Amino acid sequence: MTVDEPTLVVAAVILDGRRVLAAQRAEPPELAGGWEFPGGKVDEGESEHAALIRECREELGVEIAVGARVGGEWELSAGYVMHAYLASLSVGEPVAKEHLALRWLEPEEYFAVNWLGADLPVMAAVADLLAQD
Ligand SMILES: Nc1nc2c([nH]c(=O)n2[C@H]2C[C@H](O)[C@@H](COP(=O)(O)OP(=O)(O)OP(=O)(O)O)O2)c(=O)[nH]1
Repeated sequence: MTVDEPTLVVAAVILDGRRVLAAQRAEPPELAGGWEFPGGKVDEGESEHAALIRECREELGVEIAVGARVGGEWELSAGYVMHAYLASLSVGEPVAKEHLALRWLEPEEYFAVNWLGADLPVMAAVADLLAQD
């Protein structure tokens, strides 16, 4: 019996000091309106770093520098897992090309948006990391 590998999604936790960039999904209908970290599926043969850079270009129109991984495997819906990475902007200001909206969250706002189920624990892990700095 073969077991299918889960589809890998990478997400960028873009920081500006202690501010965190959150993006509001436009689709599909069951996720629209929820907030997430920019990113997407890793293509066949593509590295996780390359996928993060490509997705941030496509979705936000920016170049990023990818930093440390946050946690391990974050479970999404069946068949999907997510790897999250800290990142910073190297060129440009984010524009919502595919999202409904973008928000820079100050520390007191980290939990003020309606994070998707998988993203809430990632935000909590990032909040812990940033509180230690
Ligand atoms: N990008 C992203 N996707 C997330 C997060 N949390 C979460 O549950 N997801 C889910 C939503 C989607 O079902 C899946 C990623 O799909 P996506 O639509 O962002 O990926 P993609 O850009 O490669 O999509 P596609 O156009 O090829 O379908 O993971 C998150 O923080 N970032």
